[in-house]
Amino acid sequence: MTEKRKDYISWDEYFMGVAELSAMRSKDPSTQVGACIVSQDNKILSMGYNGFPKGCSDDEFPWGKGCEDPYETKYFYSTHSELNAILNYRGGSLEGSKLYVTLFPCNECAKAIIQCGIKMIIYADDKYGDTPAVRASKRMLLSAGVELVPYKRTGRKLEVIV
Ligand SMILES: O=c1[nH]c(=O)n([C@H]2C[C@H](O)[C@@H](COP(=O)(O)O)O2)cc1CO
Ligand SMILES: [Zn+2]
Repeated sequence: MTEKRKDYISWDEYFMGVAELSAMRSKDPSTQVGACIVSQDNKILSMGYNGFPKGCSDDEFPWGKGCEDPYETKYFYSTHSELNAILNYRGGSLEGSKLYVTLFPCNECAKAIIQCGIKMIIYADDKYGDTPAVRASKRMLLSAGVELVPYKRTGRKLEVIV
């Protein structure tokens, strides 16, 4: 064996794979989102998925979305994957980093992304792209000079046995 392996995963597959794996930790019955923050030299700095804040039980707080009373829906309580990834980072500055995320960030996450210095977003899905929240998000991110890169799935299936 004198040559290196050829079928190793790319950086993009690696980081989006970590974001996808993080999403698998989400308890949200309808949408699971994962995020992975990476330094400019390709080191993973943080990860996150959508869920309730520490101390707010997954079994006691509501996961519903259709209920008329917003107090009884998940929207008041769930922390988005991107915000969790930002808040999970305890190492200092995220200035100049990249965010791999399975779903395009909303307007609230966009504010945190801009303010913490993330400079590039690589996103896999944009299913809420037509909503005012995501349109407002793109408006802010573009204005702040954050690069928005749609992730091109390679179609490679990664199997992990745990
Ligand atoms: O960027 C996002 N990041 C993120 O983590 N989320 C979370 C919040 C909710 O738990 C879930 C969205 O739920 P639903 O698709 O049922 O409305 O995804 C939602 C967005 C929306 O763009
Ligand atoms: Zn968000």
